[in-house]
Amino acid sequence: MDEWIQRCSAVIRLHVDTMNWSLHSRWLPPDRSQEWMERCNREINWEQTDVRVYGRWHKVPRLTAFLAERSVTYRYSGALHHGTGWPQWFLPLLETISSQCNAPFNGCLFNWYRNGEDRMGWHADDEPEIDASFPIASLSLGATRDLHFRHRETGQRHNLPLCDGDLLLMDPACQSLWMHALPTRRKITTPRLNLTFRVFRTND
Ligand SMILES: O=C(O)CCC(=O)C(=O)O
Ligand SMILES: [Fe+2]
Repeated sequence: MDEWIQRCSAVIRLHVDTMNWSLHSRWLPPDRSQEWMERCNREINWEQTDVRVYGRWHKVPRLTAFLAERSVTYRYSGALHHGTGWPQWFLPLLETISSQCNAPFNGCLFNWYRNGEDRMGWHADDEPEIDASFPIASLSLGATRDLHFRHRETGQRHNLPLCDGDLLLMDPACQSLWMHALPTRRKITTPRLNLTFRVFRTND
């Protein structure tokens, strides 16, 4: 077994019961995370899609991409995305994360935040295409950015700084009970890449 996979399984899992997520700090060591960030930057066909907010069209304030099995279709940021199959170069990361999380991930959404101006607004990943019996795994690479959580009913808030190599597991209740957002951080000048691995319902 690869040495870094062994290290992952040894990582302490910090689980906070009253929140619906758990964080594996520095799950990926810096040399691996830099390699994956460079590989994704190079191999992926990045897009800046348009989204309609209150009747007006805007550019999404980040770059995005979607990789998935062919059986998957997913509507996000106002457009329908079809899986075209996993590229070979991505399989080692996909397989490690799937076995670590014990989930049959069949799609991954990529968000590239070019600097601290790029952001993501309040939302939950609760679209009907997502199979809510599995967690969503979120891997962060590059610059540290804050992920904010807000409880839908109590308004309780948490700030979770996500560092290079961190693996965040969002339990299904994280989407039904909480909203999350990634606010701007104007002093940050370096990029951050986030990958969210998801299980989608398919017709197969
Ligand atoms: O960049 C992040 O950490 C958040 C990404 C996210 O919420 C999403 O892809 O749905
Ligand atoms: Fe999200």
